[in-house]
Amino acid sequence: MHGAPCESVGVARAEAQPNANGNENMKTAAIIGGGVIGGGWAARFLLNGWNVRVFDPDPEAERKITDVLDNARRSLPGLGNVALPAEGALTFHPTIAEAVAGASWVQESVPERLDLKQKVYGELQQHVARGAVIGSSTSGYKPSQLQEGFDNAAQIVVAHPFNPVYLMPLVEVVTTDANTPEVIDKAKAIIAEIGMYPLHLKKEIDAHVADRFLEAVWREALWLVKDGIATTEEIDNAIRYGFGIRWAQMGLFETYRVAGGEAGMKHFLAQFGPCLTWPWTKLMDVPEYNDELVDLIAGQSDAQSGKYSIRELERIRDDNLVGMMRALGNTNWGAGALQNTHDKAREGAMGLASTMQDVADLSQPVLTLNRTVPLDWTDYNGHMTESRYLDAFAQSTDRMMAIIGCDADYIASGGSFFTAETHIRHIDEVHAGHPIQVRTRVIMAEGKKMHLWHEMYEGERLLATGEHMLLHVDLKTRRSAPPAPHLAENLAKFAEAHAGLPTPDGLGRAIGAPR
Ligand SMILES: NC(=O)C1=CN([C@@H]2O[C@H](COP(=O)(O)OP(=O)(O)OC[C@H]3O[C@@H](n4cnc5c(N)ncnc54)[C@H](O)[C@@H]3O)[C@@H](O)[C@H]2O)C=CC1
Ligand SMILES: C[N+](C)(C)CC(=O)CC(=O)[O-]
Repeated sequence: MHGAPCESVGVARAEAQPNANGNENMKTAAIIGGGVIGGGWAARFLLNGWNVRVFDPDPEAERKITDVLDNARRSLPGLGNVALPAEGALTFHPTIAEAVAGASWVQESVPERLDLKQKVYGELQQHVARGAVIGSSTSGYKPSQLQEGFDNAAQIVVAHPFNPVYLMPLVEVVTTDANTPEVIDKAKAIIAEIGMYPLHLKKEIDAHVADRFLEAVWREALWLVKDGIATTEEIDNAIRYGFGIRWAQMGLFETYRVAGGEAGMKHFLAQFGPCLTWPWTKLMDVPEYNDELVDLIAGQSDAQSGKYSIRELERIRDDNLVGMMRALGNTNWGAGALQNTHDKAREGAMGLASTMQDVADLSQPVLTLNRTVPLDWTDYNGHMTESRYLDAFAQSTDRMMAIIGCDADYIASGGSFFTAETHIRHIDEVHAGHPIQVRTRVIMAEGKKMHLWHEMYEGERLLATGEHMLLHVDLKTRRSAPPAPHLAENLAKFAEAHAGLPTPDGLGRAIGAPR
C-alpha cells in the first residue's frame, strides 16, 4: 500500500480514492508479453493505481515481472512530491482472451518480430473490447504494419516507451488515418494519467523519432570501437561527462541555440553548418555485424562493467535517474517540470488542500505533506537524512502559506513570510520508499507572526515534530509588515479552530543548556 490519505486529519475535499485489490471502479490494463518492457508497463500501471492482467507464455514471467516491480516500488513512489494512489492488483492469465477481459488499455510487448506481433493482433481483434486502446511497444514497426488486415485497426496505436518504463516519461504515440480522434485522445490522456509524456508524431516512420537518434549514435559508436579510436568505456565517458548531461535537460536544439551565443541558432548554424559536408560521420555506413565485432564490443563492455551484476546496474541507473529528474523538478524544467505538473494534478486526490475552500474540517490539523521518502533523501546511516526533515517541513509550511492565501500571486504582489526560528525534534527514523505525512497546526497568529506546529508521521508512528515561527514581510523593504487582511483573517480562523486541540507534546521545547 502506498500513501493512502489519513482519515483523521483535515484533508482536502477529494474524490474517493480507489482501494487496492478488487475495487471494481479501478481501471484495468492488460499486458501482453511481460519481459523487460511489458514488466515495466505493468509496474507503471500498477503503481499508478490500475489493476494489471498479464499474459505471457514464459513460465518465468511472473518471477521476472516481480523483479521489475521490486525495482519500480523502490524508485517510482519517491520520484514526485505527492504520494501515489493505492496499488492495483496484479494477476496472471493463461490466455490472451482472459487477460484482456475488462481492460481499457492493452499493451502489446512481445518480441520485435512482425509475424509474431501480427499473430497476437489476430487474437486481440477477437477479444478486446472495441472501446479499449491497444498500444504496441514496438521500437521499429509502423502502426500501419500492425493494423494491416484487422477490422479493429482504429484502436491499434504505437505507444513506444523507454527503458525503464516505470521511470522514463516518454511514450512515442504513432497513429495512422485509421485511428479515430477519440482513440488518439484516449491514448494520450491515459499515458498522461500514469505520469508519462505522450509525444504524438505527425506521421509514421520506421523506428519513430528517438530510436532513429539512438541508432545513429549507436552505429557511430560501433565504428569508433571497431576502428580502435575509443573503448566502450571512453565512449560512455564522452556521453556522461559531456553532451549526455546537456541533452537530459535541454535536448539538442535548445542546447545548440545557447551554443550560438547571443545570436542564437542562426550563428550556430553559420559556424557549424559547413561541417555537414566534412567527414565527421559514417552514419550511412554500417559496420559489418560478425563474431569479431560482437567479441570486441562485448569483451570491452565486460571489462568496463562486468564487476556489477545487471541487478546492481539497474539500481544504480534508477538511483541516478530519480536524482536527476528530481533535480530538474527543482528548476521546474524538462522531465522535472512534467513530474511537477503530474504531482499538482493529483494533490487533491491525495488529500492535499491548496486553498481554504479545499480544507474539509478547519478544526483538525491540516494534511500539508503526503509523499514517499525518495531515494536521494537517505544518508550513510541508511535512513532519511536530517536536512530532509527541514525540507519536508518547509514544504508543509509552503502549503500552509498557500492555503491561507499566501500563494504565488500574493508573493508576486510583494508579500510573503520569512522563517525566523525553527526547532526540529527527531523522534523515530524512516527509510527510502516509505510513505510520510505531515499534519500542521496553527499555534498562534498575531499581527505579523505565524507560529506553526508540524508533526510528521508514517501511518500513526510519529517521526518528527517541527516548530516554526514565521514573520510576514514586505518583499520590497525586506522588513516585517502586517499581512493582507484576507491572510490575517484566514490565519485567525485556523488559530481559533486549532486552539481547541490538546497542547502538542514538545511545544516550546529547546535544547537545554549544559548543567
Ligand atoms: N528492451 C528495450 O530496450 C525496449 C524494447 N521495446 C520493444 O518492446 C517489445 C518487447 O521487448 P522486450 O521487453 O525487450 O523483450 P523481452 O524478450 O524482454 O520480452 C518479450 C516477452 O514476450 C513474451 N512473449 C513471447 N511470445 C509471446 C506471445 N505470443 N504472447 C505474449 N507474450 C509473448 C516473452 O515470453 C517475453 O517475456 C519489442 O517490440 C521491443 O522492440 C521498446 C522499448 C525499449
Ligand atoms: C534498443 N531499442 C531500440 C530497443 C531501444 C528502444 O526502443 C528505446 C529505449 O529504451 O532506448
